[in-house]
Amino acid sequence: MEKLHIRGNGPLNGEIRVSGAKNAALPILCASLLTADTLKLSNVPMLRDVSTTQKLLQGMGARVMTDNVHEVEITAAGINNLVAPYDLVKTMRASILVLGPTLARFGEATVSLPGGCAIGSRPIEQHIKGLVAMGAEVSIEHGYVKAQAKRLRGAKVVMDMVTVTGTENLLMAAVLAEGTTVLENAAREPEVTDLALCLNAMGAKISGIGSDRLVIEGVERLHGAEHAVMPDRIEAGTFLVAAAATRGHVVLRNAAPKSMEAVLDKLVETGAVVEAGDDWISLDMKRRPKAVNVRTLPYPAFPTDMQAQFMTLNAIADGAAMVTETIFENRFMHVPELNRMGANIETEGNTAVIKGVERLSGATVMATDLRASASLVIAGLVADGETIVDRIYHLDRGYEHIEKKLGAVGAHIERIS
Ligand SMILES: CC(=O)N[C@H]1[C@@H](OP(=O)(O)OP(=O)(O)OC[C@H]2O[C@@H](n3ccc(=O)[nH]c3=O)[C@H](O)[C@@H]2O)O[C@H](CO)[C@@H](O)[C@@H]1O
Ligand SMILES: C=C(OP(=O)(O)O)C(=O)O
Repeated sequence: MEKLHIRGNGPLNGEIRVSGAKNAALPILCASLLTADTLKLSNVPMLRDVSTTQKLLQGMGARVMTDNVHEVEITAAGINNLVAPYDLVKTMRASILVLGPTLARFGEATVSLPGGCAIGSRPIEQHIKGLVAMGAEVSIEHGYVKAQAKRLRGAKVVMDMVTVTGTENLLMAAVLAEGTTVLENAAREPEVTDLALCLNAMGAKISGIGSDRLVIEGVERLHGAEHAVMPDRIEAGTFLVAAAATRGHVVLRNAAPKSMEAVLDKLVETGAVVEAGDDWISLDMKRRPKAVNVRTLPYPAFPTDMQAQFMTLNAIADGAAMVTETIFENRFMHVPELNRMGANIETEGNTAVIKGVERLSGATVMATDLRASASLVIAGLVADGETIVDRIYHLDRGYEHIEKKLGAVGAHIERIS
């Protein structure tokens, strides 16, 4: 099994190109199921979750062409299987995103229930509630959710909580429904916006994009389109935290600073000098970071997917801070591992109290989810001695060649077997 070997060594310096966003690419790849024409995508990150989605679409009969340099063309003309099997769904919860588009175009879809994962129980009752409101018959059988509807009807759906993939599934269902759908309390995450823009380029009629009230006028059919996936704000944030923790100076290219204001503001609070243009961000950290309180909430507030990375930053910061996780009930799996590296973190319910220490010490660590793994990589960059991060298949789900990108700005990091 592959691992990352890291030797803590001084500041990161240089430029990094940010990849396309995993959480935008996955729903957009699934949106290809809504038309028999070709969807041409660029800036697609080459990640394990992207190849899993491609496998899922191919298994349903779609033709997927990829040049492995971030361009992918999908043609869902020959769909002959409306089932998303357990084997694939268990490796990637986002597989649930085929439910809405498959049902909308083919009148039927069967998707393995994703179940929980390391960070929480992650139910999907809001996805189902919305589809039922649009006239679908939904049953749960043998671990699969099975939905049927000759043609979905527009409906008003008020979501009980902000759910990102729930909003995306219902958006993709509604674009081919008969009549108008209104999604209230919709997620405003930039990745939802990117999906909506791609759907409109395919001929959908969605308004209210970027707000928590999406209005979708259903159309008979969608057509092919070209779309560039937005830059990954979580990958970008991870590199900025790594630069701040090592007291370095990095410039990110192909970034989307407008989508990450809460994170940039927090970095400024730590004492970093942050500058940004339309598609670049620079961060210069000349001092020991100051501890900052963090509370995760839906967009535009601070994202849960950056919580673990900021925990590491606080672990070596000047002062004490509180980190509160309000989105997922079990997203502190990195804490015991950071403490093994010498951090001083105590948790009580959904709050962690972190007292900054002068230094961490390298150790063999492992994480059970993606961003927890990223937080351990950052810890390894600032720790004395050697750190080995085990189980990096989690990292490979969401970071494209993280060791190459960090290596290029001066980190001593390599992939070993
Ligand atoms: C592929 C993708 O885009 N993943 C992102 C997406 O996950 P995902 O879309 O799965 O997360 P949600 O926004 O749905 O989850 C938010 C909260 O709502 C709960 N919930 C959700 C749906 C539902 O029907 N019932 C319910 O109770 C969840 O358990 C969680 O506590 O948004 C999360 C929150 O920003 C991010 O951390 C993930 O990186
Ligand atoms: C939680 C994440 O992803 P997923 O929803 O795919 O598990 C993440 O990207 O941090």
